[in-house]
Amino acid sequence: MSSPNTTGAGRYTTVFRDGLFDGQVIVVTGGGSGIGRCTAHELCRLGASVALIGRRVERLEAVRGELAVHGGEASVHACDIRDEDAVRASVAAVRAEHGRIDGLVNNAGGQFPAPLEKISANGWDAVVRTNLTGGFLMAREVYSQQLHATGGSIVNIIADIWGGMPTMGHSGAARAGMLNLTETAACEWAAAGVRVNAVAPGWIASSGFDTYDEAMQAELRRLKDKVPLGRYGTEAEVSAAIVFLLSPAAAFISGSCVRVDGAVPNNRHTWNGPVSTRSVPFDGFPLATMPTALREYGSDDS
Ligand SMILES: CCCCCCCCCCC/C=C/C(=O)SCCNC(=O)CCNC(=O)[C@H](O)C(C)(C)COP(=O)(O)OP(=O)(O)OC[C@H]1O[C@@H](n2cnc3c(N)ncnc32)[C@H](O)[C@@H]1OP(=O)(O)O
Ligand SMILES: NC(=O)C1=CN([C@@H]2O[C@H](COP(=O)(O)OP(=O)(O)OC[C@H]3O[C@@H](n4cnc5c(N)ncnc54)[C@H](OP(=O)(O)O)[C@@H]3O)[C@@H](O)[C@H]2O)C=CC1
Repeated sequence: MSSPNTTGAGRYTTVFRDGLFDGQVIVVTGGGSGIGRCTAHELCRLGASVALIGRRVERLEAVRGELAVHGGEASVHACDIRDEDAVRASVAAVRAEHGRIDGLVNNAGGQFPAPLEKISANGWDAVVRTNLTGGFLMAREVYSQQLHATGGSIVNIIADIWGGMPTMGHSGAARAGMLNLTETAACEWAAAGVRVNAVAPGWIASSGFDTYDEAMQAELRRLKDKVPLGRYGTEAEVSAAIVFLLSPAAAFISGSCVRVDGAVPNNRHTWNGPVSTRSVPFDGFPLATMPTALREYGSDDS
């Protein structure tokens, strides 16, 4: 890494050195917006070619156009990562077009806010398939079609799941699965020279926030005050962590997760929802079943 590199008017500003990814091909899912788009810009700035994957081709094409302004090379692949055949075909298309794949940024994802009791089975499936199954399919295909033979690096984008993900329980469960998958793949694929890591963004002011309604936006504004570092994160701050993990600087890092969250999980006071109003006191164990050592602290301390 070096000092910020800003050469070239309007080019992406990066702290990494020129040419770090020269000749490499990196697949970025969700590359048509937000964190994925930002990561694609930074990788191209550093010499990589990128393959952009997402459902809405017009957004992918727009990013391809932006990258081309500064000489960045990108291909576009319309694909729902929940569709196994489409994932298989898209990865094959990337190889056909670029001749190789060196890395995967498993970034596509999202969810809708809802309390657990309001989530239908279909809603649960839609989110779990988006944030767990889709990421697995992408990783499996990139590994099987390319990385098993050449080595490479995979970065899975998850979320701040520590202590649960209230109002987004389906996503929290899926992302926790993705973290565990990261740890398993780091072991199983190490012998092939493949590193697998995760990045867990906290509250990042990205285009993703625009997908939420005004009530949720208001909630997010309130939550900003709960961030020890005092602000939302930026797309570029997540991209920098992703690029670091893809780079040789992380050559001995695998099965890890980098949190990019301003220390929110260390605050432990983010739950502003209702708390119990039913004060049901604990009656204590019947003394007969309590271990001898604890009997003197029995339930009735009057
Ligand atoms: C309110 C207080 C909150 C406080 C806590 C705040 C914490 C903030 C943390 C923020 C961190 C995360 C940020 C981000 O991830 S940014 C990225 C955001 N981008 C997205 O989320 C966009 C991607 N989302 C989607 O593509 C879709 O929402 C999704 C994949 C989840 C579903 O898409 P799909 O097209 O497959 O879904 P269908 O329309 O076919 O529906 C399938 C079933 O899902 C139910 N569903 C879908 N949307 C909703 C909804 N908004 N509310 C309730 N249910 C929903 C739908 O009804 C279907 O089920 P049924 O058949 O049973 O009806
Ligand atoms: N912003 C934040 O605060 C946080 C974000 N994250 C996660 O980071 C990642 C990037 O989010 P962000 O950039 O903020 O949000 P965006 O909503 O801008 O990005 C999500 C991207 O994923 C793509 N995508 C969603 N579902 C699918 C699918 N089934 N198949 C293919 N592509 C899909 C979308 O494109 P399209 O709809 O065209 O398919 C879109 O480009 C997501 O996984 C998000 O959940 C995690 C924690 C916090």
